[in-house]
Amino acid sequence: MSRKIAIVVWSKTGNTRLMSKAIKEGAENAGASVEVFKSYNFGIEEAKSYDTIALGCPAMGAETLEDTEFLPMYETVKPYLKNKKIFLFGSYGWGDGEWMRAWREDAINNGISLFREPIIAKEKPSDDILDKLKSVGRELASS
Ligand SMILES: Cc1cc2nc3c(=O)[nH]c(=O)nc-3n(C[C@H](O)[C@H](O)[C@H](O)COP(=O)(O)O)c2cc1C
Repeated sequence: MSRKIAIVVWSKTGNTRLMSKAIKEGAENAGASVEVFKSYNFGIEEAKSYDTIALGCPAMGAETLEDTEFLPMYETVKPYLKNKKIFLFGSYGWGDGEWMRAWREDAINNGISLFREPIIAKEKPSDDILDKLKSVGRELASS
């Protein structure tokens, strides 16, 4: 049976969404079945039913995750993300990626083992980053 992958993404201006599309493409090309969720459609039941989950959110607020939809979803499902293949990604603007360092640390402190280091893009992802994300998609698809 092909691997089932969930990609949960919040994106205001489309940059993080472009990143999610590259992951999806890579994973589907490697034979996985991929479902993309907006953050408000992803809850505990969905988290329980996927063992491979990519989470994408840009830097918002002051170096934080978006806090009306994405952060509440993440806090709700966080206890259910242990012992799974988890990948974090997102786009940022004027900062230096601090939001992702904080997110990564929070995940690790909560017992979530990240399948590989997060990938971040400054504003619109470059072709190089999109290629890396396609490779991640392929890696996520393989067991
Ligand atoms: C309200 C708001 C807050 C933001 N806060 C940050 C920030 O703290 N640090 C940063 O590097 N970029 C920040 N940005 C820039 C976005 O992270 C950046 O434009 C990103 O590419 C948006 O991703 P998206 O197209 O997926 O929505 C902020 C943008 C907005 C609209």
